[in-house]
Amino acid sequence: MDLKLQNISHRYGKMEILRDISLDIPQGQIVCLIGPSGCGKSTLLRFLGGLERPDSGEVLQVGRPPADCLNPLTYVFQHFALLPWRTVEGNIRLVLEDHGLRRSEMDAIVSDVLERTRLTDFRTALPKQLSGGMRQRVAISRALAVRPAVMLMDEPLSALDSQTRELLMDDLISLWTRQPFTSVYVTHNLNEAVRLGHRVVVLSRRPGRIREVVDIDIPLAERHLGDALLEEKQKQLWELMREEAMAADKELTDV
Ligand SMILES: Nc1ncnc2c1ncn2[C@@H]1O[C@H](COP(=O)(O)OP(=O)(O)OP(=O)(O)O)[C@@H](O)[C@H]1O
Repeated sequence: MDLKLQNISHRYGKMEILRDISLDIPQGQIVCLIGPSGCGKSTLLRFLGGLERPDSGEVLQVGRPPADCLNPLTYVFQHFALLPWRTVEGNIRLVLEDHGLRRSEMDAIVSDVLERTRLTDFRTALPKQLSGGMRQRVAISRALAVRPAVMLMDEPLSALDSQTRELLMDDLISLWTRQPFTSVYVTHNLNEAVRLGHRVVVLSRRPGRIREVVDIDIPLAERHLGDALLEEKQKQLWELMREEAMAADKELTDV
């Protein structure tokens, strides 16, 4: 299933947030959204997930979600939102309840996602016994368990220290390489965007408009820390972001 944004515009009260955003999110790709603070990235993600509706424009789902999909659009947030009294396995089971699955089906899904996120040995641990990186792996595992058509990820690694972030990026790359998933991934971190994005969408300062779409054709598994081509892409993104950030800063000081 592809997602399509068509001419999305939105205001909150008098404040214009997004202006005429059109964008395709093709199945099997990770599309990163970057842009200055307050330009409407999270708002766009909420529109994609159907949590809110834009004033104008449309979010279209093109094609069908996978046959075994339990929840087509699933979020992963910066804060992991795990239930502290449930084990790792219990937190994953939570999203599978009320779908009428047989016990054996549920067990198979839980084992599969635990294995894919390398959490099998922590099945019975409670969230408080886990590091931040592992808690976020549980949250990713829980998102994968419903076999979403699209994962909507809002700064999923930003609460983690830089080493843990590197490890989680490697995890996401190997997860995608083994079984490609579709994601819209909001981040402030340009390194994350060039490591994970097949396509990076740069939004302008508020009202957010599409400033540029940068495609990165290097296969995810071949993107390594310090890679010259990636550094070049990151520099290109920074130039675009810097112009927007400087203009936003100037607007504020002119007020
Ligand atoms: N429900 C709401 N009601 C009123 N204003 C809102 C609402 N949600 C967001 N805003 C405002 O809309 C603007 C865009 O917010 P949004 O969180 O989408 O931006 P963002 O690009 O994700 O920001 P950041 O990078 O800082 O997370 C901000 O000025 C925010 O204060």
